[in-house]
Amino acid sequence: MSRLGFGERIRARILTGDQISRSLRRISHEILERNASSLEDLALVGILTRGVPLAHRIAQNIRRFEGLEVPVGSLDITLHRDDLEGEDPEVKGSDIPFEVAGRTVVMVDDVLFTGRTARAAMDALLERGRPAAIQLAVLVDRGHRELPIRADYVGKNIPTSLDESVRVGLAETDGEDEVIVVGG
Ligand SMILES: O=P(O)(O)OC[C@H]1O[C@H](OP(=O)(O)OP(=O)(O)O)[C@H](O)[C@@H]1O
Ligand SMILES: O=c1cc[nH]c(=O)[nH]1
Repeated sequence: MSRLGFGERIRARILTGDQISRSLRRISHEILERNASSLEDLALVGILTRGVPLAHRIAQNIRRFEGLEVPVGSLDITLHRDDLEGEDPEVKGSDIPFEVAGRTVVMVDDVLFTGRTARAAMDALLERGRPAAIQLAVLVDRGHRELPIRADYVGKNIPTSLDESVRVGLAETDGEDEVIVVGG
């Protein structure tokens, strides 16, 4: 994965492709266990960018484990960000091909950091209806929350310092599965 910025170096390799797959399988089982009494109401929503392929992989696992088709959508949170002042951001658009009202919607993202993206995602979702419940699944929780948000399903907790950044590479978006920590 060649996503290093100028002057950045890899400080740690956190997850290999196999470990990412294993984490996603465990999260998929946990989602099934936790929602066992209402599986027919379950839906997954990936937060752009890398939450979307992760949501599809979880749906694929659930299909394999339970023979259950869980609908998958994608959420563009750009217009709900709380730091947009003066910016003219690129909006890719959400695609939620199911009724949100009454569903248990599991939001999926690659990294949970300050929690501001998850907050914006809830905002974007609630605009579309009143879900029965919203849950959050992330591949990596790196800490440093700025809002009272926690994930229901976590692939790996990675203690980081604020001068570090967690980079998730996925085959679908980056050509390769890998999680690394980079820093100056
Ligand atoms: O908890 P937070 O502090 O909000 O950080 C987490 C978010 O940051 C990254 O997204 P980024 O804004 O880099 O967009 P991208 O996924 O499209 O690269 C990551 O994919 C999470 O969505
Ligand atoms: O380290 C970080 C922080 C936010 N989002 C990421 O993808 N990595």
